[in-house]
Amino acid sequence: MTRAIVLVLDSFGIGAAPDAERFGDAGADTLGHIAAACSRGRCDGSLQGPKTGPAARQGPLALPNLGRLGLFHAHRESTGAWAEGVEVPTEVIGAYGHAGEISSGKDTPSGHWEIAGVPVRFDWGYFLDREESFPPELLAALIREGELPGVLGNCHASGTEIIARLGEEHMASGKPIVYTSADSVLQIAAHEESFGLARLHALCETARRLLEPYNIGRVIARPFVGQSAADFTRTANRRDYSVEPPAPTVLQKLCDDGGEVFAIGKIADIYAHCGVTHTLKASGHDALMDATLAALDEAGERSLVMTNFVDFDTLYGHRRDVTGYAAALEAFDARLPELLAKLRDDDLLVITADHGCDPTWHGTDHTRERVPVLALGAGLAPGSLGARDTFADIGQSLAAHLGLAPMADGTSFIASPPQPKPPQPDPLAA
Ligand SMILES: O=P(O)(O)O[C@H]1O[C@H](CO)[C@@H](O)[C@H]1O
Ligand SMILES: [Mn+2]
Ligand SMILES: [Mn+2]
Repeated sequence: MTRAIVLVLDSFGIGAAPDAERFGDAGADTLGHIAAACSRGRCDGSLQGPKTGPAARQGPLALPNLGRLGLFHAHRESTGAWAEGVEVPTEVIGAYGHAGEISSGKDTPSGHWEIAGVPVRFDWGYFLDREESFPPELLAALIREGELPGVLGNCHASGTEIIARLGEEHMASGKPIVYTSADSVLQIAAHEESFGLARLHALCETARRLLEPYNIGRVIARPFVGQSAADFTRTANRRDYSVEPPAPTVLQKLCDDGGEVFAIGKIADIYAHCGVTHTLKASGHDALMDATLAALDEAGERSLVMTNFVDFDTLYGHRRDVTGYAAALEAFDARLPELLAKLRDDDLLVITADHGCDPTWHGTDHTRERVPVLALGAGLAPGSLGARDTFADIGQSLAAHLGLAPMADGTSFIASPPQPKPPQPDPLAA
C-alpha cells in the first residue's frame, strides 16, 4: 500500500534560516527558545493562553515521540546546539533533517505550496504601512460593494488585540475591522451575530475579488463572539481565501493521476481547493488528530493524507504564549503513538512545518526559520537527511513515493518505488 501522510505543525520552526536577517529574524528559534524557557522554569503551572488549550504543564520540554523521530537531532544540525533541557533519545527511529525556504515570503500559503513542490519565486504584494495600511480606493470599493457604513482598523495588528480594542465600536457602528500583518494578507474581523457570519464570508469574497490588482496572497475572515472587550473570542468559523498555487502541486498531480487527497483542517483552503478529493474540517488539535486517524482508516492505495495543526501558530505563536506552545507540543507528542500504530509498511510519514513563529520573539509576526523534516517508513533508514535547501524536497519525495512524475523543484530523499521491468527478449528464441 503506497500512501503518504504529511503533518504540518503550523509555525514549528527549528532555528533561524540562512536568510533570516532579511526578515529581521536572525536568531529566531521557535523550538530552541520554547525548550530554553521550559528548562528555566518559565513554563510551569497554569496557562495564560486560551481556556480551550491543553492542561497545565511543568518542567523541561518533554517530546519523547518527536525526539525518537529525530526532532532534537534535526534541531541540533540546524542550530549547532541541543535544545536546552530536553531528553535526547538513545535511539532514533526516523530519518531527520532540516529545510530552508526558497519562497520569497514566510507566510502560510508559500510554506505549504513549497512543501508540496511549488516554491513561490515571485514577490507578493504587501500592505507595508503600519497605520493607514490600505489604499483609500480599495477601502472605498469595499465599503461601496459591501454596503458598509465604513471600516475600522486599517492598520497592522494582532487579531486578538484588535478585537479587544475595536470590537465594541464595531458592534455599535456595524463597521467591520480590517487589518493586516507582515504577511501578504487582508483580514476582516466581525461579530458573528451582530454583523453576521454569512455576511462576513460574503464580504471576504468581495475583498478577494477587489484585491486582484494588488497580488495579495490571502483574505482571512475572522469571526468572533462575546458581549464586550473582556470576553470577545474568535471562533472556528475562520475562513481563508487564498489565490491558487502558481503551478500544479504534488496534491494536484496525485489527483490528476487518479489518486486521493484527504485535506484536513485548513489544508483545502490553503491550496485554494486545488488538488483535493476529500475535505475534512476539524477544530482543535485533538479533533484534527482524530480526523487524521479516521482518514488513515479510509485512505487506499496512492493516497495522501495532509493535516495542518494550526493552533501552534494561531493560539500560541502569534500570541507569544510560550507556555501554551510548549503544552500544545507535548499534547501533540502524546498522541503520535496512535498515528504510528496505524502506519503500514509502505506508508511514508512526514512531519514538518510551514515557517516559524517564535513565541519569544518581538512583535507578533511569523519568523523566517528552517523547518523540521521528520520522515518515517517507505524503507528509509534512520539517520540524518542533512540540510535541505528547500521544503520542496518533501514534495519531490512524495512524488517519488506515490509513483508520480518528478516535480520541477526539490531533491527526493527516498528512492522511487521499483518500476516493473520492461519485457526482456528471450535469448533462446530464434
Ligand atoms: O494576529 P492574527 O489575526 O492571528 O493573524 C495572524 O495570522 C495570519 C495568518 O497566519 C497572519 O498573517 C497574522 O496576521
Ligand atoms: Mn502557517
Ligand atoms: Mn500565522
